[in-house]
Amino acid sequence: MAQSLNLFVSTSHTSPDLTHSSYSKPIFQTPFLALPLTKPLKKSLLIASSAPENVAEYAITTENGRNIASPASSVIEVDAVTEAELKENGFRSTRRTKLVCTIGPATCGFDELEGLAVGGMNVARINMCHGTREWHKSVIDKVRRLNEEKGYAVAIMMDTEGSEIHMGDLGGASSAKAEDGEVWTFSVRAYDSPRPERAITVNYDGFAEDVKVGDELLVDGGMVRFEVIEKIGPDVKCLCTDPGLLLPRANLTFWRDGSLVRERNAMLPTISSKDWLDIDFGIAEGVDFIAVSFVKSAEVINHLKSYIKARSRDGDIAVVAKIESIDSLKNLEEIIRASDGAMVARGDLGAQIPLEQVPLAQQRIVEVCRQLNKPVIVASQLLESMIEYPTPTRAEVADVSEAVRQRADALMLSGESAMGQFPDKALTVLRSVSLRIEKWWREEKQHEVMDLPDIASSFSDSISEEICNSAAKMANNLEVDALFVYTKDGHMASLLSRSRPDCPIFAFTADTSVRRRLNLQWGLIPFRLGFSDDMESNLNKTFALLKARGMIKSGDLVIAVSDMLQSIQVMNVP
Ligand SMILES: Nc1ncnc2c1ncn2[C@@H]1O[C@H](COP(=O)(O)OP(=O)(O)OP(=O)(O)O)[C@@H](O)[C@H]1O
Ligand SMILES: CC(=O)C(=O)O
Ligand SMILES: [K+]
Ligand SMILES: [Mg+2]
Repeated sequence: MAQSLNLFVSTSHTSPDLTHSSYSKPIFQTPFLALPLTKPLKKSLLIASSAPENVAEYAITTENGRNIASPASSVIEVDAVTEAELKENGFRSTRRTKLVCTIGPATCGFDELEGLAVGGMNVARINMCHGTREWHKSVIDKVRRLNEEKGYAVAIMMDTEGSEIHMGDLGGASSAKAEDGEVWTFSVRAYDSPRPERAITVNYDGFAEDVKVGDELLVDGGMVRFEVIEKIGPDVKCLCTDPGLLLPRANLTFWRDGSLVRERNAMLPTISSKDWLDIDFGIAEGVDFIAVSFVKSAEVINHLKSYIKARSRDGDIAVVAKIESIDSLKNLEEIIRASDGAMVARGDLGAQIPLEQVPLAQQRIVEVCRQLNKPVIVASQLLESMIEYPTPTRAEVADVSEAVRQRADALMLSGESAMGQFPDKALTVLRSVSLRIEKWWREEKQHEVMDLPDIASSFSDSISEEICNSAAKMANNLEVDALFVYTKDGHMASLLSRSRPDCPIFAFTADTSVRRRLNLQWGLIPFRLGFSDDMESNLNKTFALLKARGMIKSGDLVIAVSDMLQSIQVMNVP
């Protein structure tokens, strides 16, 4: 196994016949303290000077004229918004915190989706609780078309419905108002539209059997409250005690003597038969993430992962565990270990545990994910008031800042982008709050100091982990402009992200789906690039391509690592 740790610096010069040619020479080789080597400088790449604006036409050859990269493989792809940001602001100020937007009626049009992509949406989420299969397909198609035609790299996350108890869809109405003292009927009957007044369908057959007179019925974790006053066959009569707006398919929980009633509930499968059909649909459509609602144990995640592995065309759809139940908190570590990421789904979580415990649960989930190297999304009600108003409350801004300060990988909009009046403004708030906190870290040199436990399961993985931890630390100490990582499966990129370094991480991968999945991880700027096992040529090729696009410039200090050659290289862009 080649496990040398090479530290390189590079110098550059120009000669009349070349646009750039760069030389790299190692200054250290393992062991670390070896003296600089005086190896002769090696010319590595010649880059033709024509057509700098058209990267595809670049001819990349070695000194002896042999082509090492076909024009196609010399193309580098990066998200169009990121590219503009890199050019305008320089890469130290690119946003590290990723943004997820739930797509709904307010944002399912092509132009609206483009508005979100321009505003920095990294992942579009479709919630299988709402909308038809055709609707979801049309959203996926539009996002893919945006990516292809306009150069974005928006990933798609499908969120399963799960089989918790919820209301029906209100016969097409966008909401219904429940007033104090009104009596409403909750029933397993499927009402024809128009829905009778003050009648709500419940999706769970055992509902009327399970509730008792005197129980408290909470809609969406307490947004509206009812008391059960009478049971008549399948109909349960409830008195509204806390008025509010009922939203289609809102989640229902019932409480008895101050605790959540969940015996029967616990028998419901995490993945219902409808969910399996949705998952088949997601696999067929090649979504990038499947978020599993109401996960109770690692078992269901393992089951889903092997199901996907057996069916998915190009293997990998990342499975995100939604932490939104008491059971998921109990089994947190094993669930996160089994998953490819997690979501702090505060909406339902706040209906299952006392509200004042939600912030601590959030902190713990974010921390465990970081330690186990899994991306984590903080979700729900971040900017809830922006569903109706164009500016957030001060408390909401504080909540968003707190999630950013916890260095969560991603923040998510739900109703704000799905059916709110100001989706773009809400996204702008997430973006500007993230940027402000991140800038403050850099201004105040607030390095992250979290102790990261060893997580590698093999010696080779341990080396990767040590390399990434060291490279991130070096990047902070040397105040480098960027970390570069060349990665086949994204693992080394995620290890760098885990250290939350000060500088951005340029992650190069040849695989389009790996690139889209890296979109969810803190600080990573994913690029698609074909590369070889020869790091020197990879670096020179990357420098040339990025310089031609104005994304880096001569003199920028870069640390590069790769999962082919386990090494750390420090160099100035020639
Ligand atoms: N595809 C859709 N069609 C219609 N309305 C939608 C759609 N997606 C979301 N919404 C609306 O936006 C609101 C917030 O979306 P969100 O995805 O957070 O759903 P939710 O119902 O709160 O459930 P979950 O717990 O699964 O997140 C929903 O309550 C619904 O009113
Ligand atoms: C996102 C989600 O499912 C929740 O907050 O409940
Ligand atoms: K859901
Ligand atoms: Mg939920």
